Amino acid sequence: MQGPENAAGDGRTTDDKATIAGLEGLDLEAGRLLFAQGCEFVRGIAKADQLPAPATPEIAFAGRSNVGKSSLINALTGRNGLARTSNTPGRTQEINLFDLAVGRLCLVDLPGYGYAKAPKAKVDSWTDLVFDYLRGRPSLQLVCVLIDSRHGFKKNDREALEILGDAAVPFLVVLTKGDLVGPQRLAELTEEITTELRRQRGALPEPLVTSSRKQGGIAELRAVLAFYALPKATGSDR
Ligand SMILES: Nc1nc2c(ncn2[C@@H]2O[C@H](COP(=O)(O)OP(=O)(O)OP(=O)(O)O)[C@@H](O)[C@H]2O)c(=O)[nH]1
Ligand SMILES: [Mg+2]
Repeated sequence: MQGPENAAGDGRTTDDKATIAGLEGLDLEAGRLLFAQGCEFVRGIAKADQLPAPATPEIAFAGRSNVGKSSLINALTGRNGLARTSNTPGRTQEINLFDLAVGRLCLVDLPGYGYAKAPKAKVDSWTDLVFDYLRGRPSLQLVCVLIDSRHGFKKNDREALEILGDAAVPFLVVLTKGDLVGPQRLAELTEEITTELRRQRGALPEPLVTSSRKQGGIAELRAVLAFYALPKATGSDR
């Protein structure tokens, strides 16, 4: 059941489950304007040494295969099919770079780590590619670490978070597919993850609950990403 559209008029409905405690004061309008400037696929990278010289600030989307990374990029940009998605885990096999708002931000769709419907050697090589990227990319500003709301943290999520911690790369935990679970499960998972992360790393924002299918949390995530974008080259939109 969908509720009426919310007061912000951003297409979300009042029964969306987006919360982002610890990140109050988000500028939703800045996020909307940034993403209204369009997004284009730049290229796919199969090996870390093919990455372009670091220039534009990068925001990466990391997570297990099938967690919804590519779908989230499509929901953020409002372009179904910009990033290729599939029911079959292992769809994204390269590091795909997307130019947002003509050079203001680069969105990075990563292959999934962990389980995928592909030979183990292939999955291992994607995982190495992703972990090398997360460890050593100077232009990387923030990693959205996606966790499936149905499954919670798994071993390789913890491994990825450890790499980010060691490399001092900021991250935001994003729960995906919030439309597939009830509010109680979302509240429990949020509490569980927040407690685990804060025990290890001190003050951190709570996970952001999203649904690419129902647009939950998308306006909030756009606003978070706008914080990292380069200023607009000509004129002003803020
Ligand atoms: N119900 C629901 N399904 C979703 C949502 N986001 C993604 N999916 C579905 O989950 C499946 C995987 O989505 P992808 O975006 O391809 O996942 P991915 O993390 O990019 O997967 P890989 O590229 O294989 O690592 C697809 O069938 C999507 O339609 C969501 O918010 N709600
Ligand atoms: Mg993908």
